Amino acid sequence: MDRYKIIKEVGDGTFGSVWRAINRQTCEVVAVKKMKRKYYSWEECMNLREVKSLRKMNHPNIVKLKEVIRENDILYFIFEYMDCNLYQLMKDRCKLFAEAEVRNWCFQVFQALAYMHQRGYFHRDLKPENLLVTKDMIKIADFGLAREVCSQPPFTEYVSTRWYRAPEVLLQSSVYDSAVDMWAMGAIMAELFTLRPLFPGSSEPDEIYKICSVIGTPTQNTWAEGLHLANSINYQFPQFSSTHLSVLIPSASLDAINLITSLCSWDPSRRPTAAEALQHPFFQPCFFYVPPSLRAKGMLAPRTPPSGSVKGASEHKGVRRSLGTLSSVKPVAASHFSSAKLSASLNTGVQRRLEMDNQEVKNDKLAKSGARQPRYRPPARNSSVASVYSGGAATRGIIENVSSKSPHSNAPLRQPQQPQPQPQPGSSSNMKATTNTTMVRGPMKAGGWHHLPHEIPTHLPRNYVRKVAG
Ligand SMILES: Nc1ncnc2c1ncn2[C@@H]1O[C@H](COP(=O)(O)OP(=O)(O)OP(=O)(O)O)[C@@H](O)[C@H]1O
Repeated sequence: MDRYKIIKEVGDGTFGSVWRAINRQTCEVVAVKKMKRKYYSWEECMNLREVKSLRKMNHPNIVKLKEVIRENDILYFIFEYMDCNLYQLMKDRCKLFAEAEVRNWCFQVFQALAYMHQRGYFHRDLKPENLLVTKDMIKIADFGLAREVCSQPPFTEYVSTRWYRAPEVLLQSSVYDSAVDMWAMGAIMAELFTLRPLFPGSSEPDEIYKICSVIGTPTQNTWAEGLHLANSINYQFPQFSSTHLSVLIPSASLDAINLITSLCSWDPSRRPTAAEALQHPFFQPCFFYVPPSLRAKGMLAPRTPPSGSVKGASEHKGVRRSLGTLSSVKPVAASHFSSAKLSASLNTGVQRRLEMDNQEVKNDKLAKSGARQPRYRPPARNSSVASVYSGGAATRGIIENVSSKSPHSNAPLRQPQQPQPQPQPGSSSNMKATTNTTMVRGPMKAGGWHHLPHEIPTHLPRNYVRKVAG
């Protein structure tokens, strides 16, 4: 490690701390990820998912692993350096991002996902903290949980940060696939528009509760397999009708709303693949975009570039739209945009696993009656943003507990009781998501449903930390 001069810490994750450093020989700025646990052999290191998956990936929107160093049983990953992550960009913002900026980022991430899914990998822990940004470029990082699509289910270990966790994972399906990344992208895309998480559950049951309160309770029509999964663990969904996402994301265009709606489909098989998402009309301005590196000298800039630069982008001035007009627009099903335009080269070829494991899970019954619940409203990431939405109660921020539990809590999914949303403006600016690595997903323990209280405290510390795992 003598070749690297460590400058400063830029991140502290579950598995490692990340440092900005300079290669003394080449003067190149790099990110050094120092793993927290010790590694006593090279074989052990080479078996790490992060190494195995990243070594196979070479894409402009996937952060490059340059080198792996083991010294004194400590493992270091040397990555290309990126300026910041998406969460850092969002947390201190007062103004919303321009839609072109959101489009540009999402287009790049979907390209990386299409590449990766096509090669048989899915990430499983997409969240704003794992999307790294330098100027206009965005790259997927942290492949610690990446898994080969063809690896054999059941997948039993912990997967993904709660707020971005797909419902099939929450309901303990042991067979899931790249569609979990698409769900996460729907939640991230929505958050890029509003600067607040779409489904900020304070526990696993609360996560499902939040999802139901936004996209409505699943039915035989929308996700028969989900009802089956819920049944097999004695879970009863709270009863909600769906809200048109334009109500919750008033600054987004109808194309954006339509794409987010498809991505956040209960049924994994109804979510578009990454290749299909790239063909969505939301990305139409990107179809004509020629990356600067490919532009011939003297060539005119594309008429509709995907975005301005991160710093110089124009902002949305008027973020509210007429809800009357928007709510009358029906979302178009994913299949309506996906089929015709798919190019063979973009097709991921990822097989969706529709057959679900009917493993018997012996739980105590939990089912409380599914009476209509008060609709959940997502919290603001910071108070100044909440004020942007101050025109209507339906979009005003509500801060809710996200820190009362340890991120390493092993609390199982259980029936949520009615939450008591408490307006707490201005207390969410120090949030940081972490990933729980200790939780082992497996059959429910008897009694696990009833006995843990559903905690929604009415008073929150001002500087609470965004702990969303577990
Ligand atoms: N290549 C990089 N360049 C700059 N910063 C980085 C880089 N890689 C990671 N970081 C920063 O460090 C943080 C933690 O990194 P990473 O997610 O890889 O660690 P982890 O231990 O796997 O975290 P997690 O708890 O999310 O699993 C990131 O959110 C990011 O802010």
